[in-house]
Amino acid sequence: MEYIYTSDYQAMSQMAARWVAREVLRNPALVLGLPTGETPIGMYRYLIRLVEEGLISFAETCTFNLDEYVGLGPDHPQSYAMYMKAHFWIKAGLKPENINIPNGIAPDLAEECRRYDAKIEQAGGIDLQILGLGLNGHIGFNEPSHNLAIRTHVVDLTPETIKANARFFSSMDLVPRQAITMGIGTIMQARKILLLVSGDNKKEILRKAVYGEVSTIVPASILQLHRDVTIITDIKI
Ligand SMILES: N[C@@H]1[C@@H](O)[C@H](O)[C@@H](COP(=O)(O)O)O[C@@H]1O
Repeated sequence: MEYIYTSDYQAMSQMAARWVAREVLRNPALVLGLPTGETPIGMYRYLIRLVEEGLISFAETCTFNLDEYVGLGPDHPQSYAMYMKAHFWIKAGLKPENINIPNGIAPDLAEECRRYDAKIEQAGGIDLQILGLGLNGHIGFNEPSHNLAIRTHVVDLTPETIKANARFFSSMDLVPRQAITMGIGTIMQARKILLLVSGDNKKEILRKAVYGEVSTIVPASILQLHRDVTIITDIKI
């Protein structure tokens, strides 16, 4: 694991954007795995700036989002599809046919998971997967558990994650209890992984993920087994 420490959130975001830009310059047809959450917003903003300055282009890039809430359609304000439209997809200049995210309102969710995996496979797998870190150590929505699913699946969110997600909803009752997420296998098969972590409230969980035992109880600890992980963070551990 390569650990890049930056002084604060802005520096982390800028460093992450440059790091991703370098990968896109090397391979404009990159298959890019994308996260949501608060952490990557700054990186998305810097990446869009690089696009606007004509320094990089996502015109040939294909993207796969990590996850989506079950029950929220792409036009729901709190859906991850809406988040991506607001923060990245449109201004980054991605072609609509190159954008992928699980459909949280698919009539047959198991079939939707299979379709998503097949699409990732068809694209040749993920070249670069960008990840955030949940407060309980989840990546994507792979929650702490005794067993981790390998492929895209429907997951019951833990009370801790539901509580953490509540900040984006007007009432606790509206917070989705389930999500569709890429599995740990798909994430681990990405050729490169970039993990972004910000804020001292994640210090303990980051320490466990990086130095702790590899355990399904801290899903991010599995990343210790991947051969090409870079962590960009403003947390000194
Ligand atoms: N499913 C997402 C994760 O992909 C994200 O990494 C995590 C951390 O979010 P934040 O960056 O807001 O702390 O939140 C959600 O649960």
